[in-house]
Amino acid sequence: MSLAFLAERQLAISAVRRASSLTDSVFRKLVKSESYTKGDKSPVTVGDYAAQAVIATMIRRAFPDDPIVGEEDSKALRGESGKEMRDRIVQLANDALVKELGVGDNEQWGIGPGKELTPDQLLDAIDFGNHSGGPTGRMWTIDPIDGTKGFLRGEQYAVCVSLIVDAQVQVGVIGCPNLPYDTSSSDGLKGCIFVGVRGQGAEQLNLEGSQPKVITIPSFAEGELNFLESVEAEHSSHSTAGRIASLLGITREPTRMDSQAKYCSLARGDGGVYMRMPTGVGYSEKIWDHAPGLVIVEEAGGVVCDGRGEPLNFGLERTLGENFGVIATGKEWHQRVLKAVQQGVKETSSAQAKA
Ligand SMILES: Nc1ncnc2c1ncn2[C@@H]1O[C@H](COP(=O)(O)O)[C@@H](OP(=O)(O)O)[C@H]1O
Ligand SMILES: [Mg+2]
Ligand SMILES: [Mg+2]
Ligand SMILES: [Mg+2]
Repeated sequence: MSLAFLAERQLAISAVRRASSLTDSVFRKLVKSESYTKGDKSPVTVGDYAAQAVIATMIRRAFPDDPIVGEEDSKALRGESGKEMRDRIVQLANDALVKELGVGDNEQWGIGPGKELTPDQLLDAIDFGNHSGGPTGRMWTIDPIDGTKGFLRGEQYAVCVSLIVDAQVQVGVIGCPNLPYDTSSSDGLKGCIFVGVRGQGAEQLNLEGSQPKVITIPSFAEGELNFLESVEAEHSSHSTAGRIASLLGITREPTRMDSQAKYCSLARGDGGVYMRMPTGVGYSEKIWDHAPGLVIVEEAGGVVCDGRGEPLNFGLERTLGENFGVIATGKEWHQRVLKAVQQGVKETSSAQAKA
């Protein structure tokens, strides 16, 4: 295997494995006082904060000069009002950081029993994620729980980490604790990690760190294609996607799931197209919601662009700027899907203008 980004890949897998087992245990024990509604009305839980603290701590230890663009910040956790959540986050993060994952893993990253961090160190680690992004240099992204709404429903969510260098995503690692390891099997085994490294392909392993298995996007014949889309209609227009599906002659129902588990499902052939069409409320997509998924899909042989056919731009600070939705699909369907998207969007907007 090529050695480029080998340490970054290993670090991201170790951090995602630790954070995924943390979020999984939080789900099983989550009580009402452990989630909170942010200023933008979106939910956040002790799991989001603790997972970001773990991943950011590990990145900073291994790569002290690398900035981090993370979704969460520690504001709500400081002071007396944050005490209950803070105490729980400190306990969860330290448990995940001292856990023995495999021979030599703790030693490699300078963590382990006896090296627990103080509450202030962990809050500061969450805030390592305050970098504003930009077009040049190395930076990591962390979305500690992507699809928090799915997480709270007990459905799909993802723990997402990427490394971006000069606005190009080079490494992406995504943990999906609730995703079946193999959808064609009835063994009920859940929990996957997906890895993409630029120029080195895409792989899947399990949460215990099994031998990675190469994944690629298969060929889809007409009639076999289906859409992967958000559960939340406020995140992605279901009606525009429905119109585009009918233009492509797709009769299969869309598979709706939360989080970047959609990119991962596409990368291993569990769906033909990831479709995310804007809802018209002027929302700017965030880089941490797409960077790791993009490199996994591209390395599995797919193409990711916006609804105008433009590449996603990871060099515009914390958001994707003025981009118009996201389409991801295998190479052979890309042009046809893009044409249908453009026609579907035109029809939907002229119908809305008339109404
Ligand atoms: N109005 C909106 N339009 C598009 N995406 C939105 C949105 N509001 C929130 N999101 C993003 O959608 C992500 C979930 O994606 P999906 O719909 O594919 O499950 C959320 O990630 P978090 O759950 O990490 O906050 C959030 O960043
Ligand atoms: Mg969120
Ligand atoms: Mg997200
Ligand atoms: Mg999130």
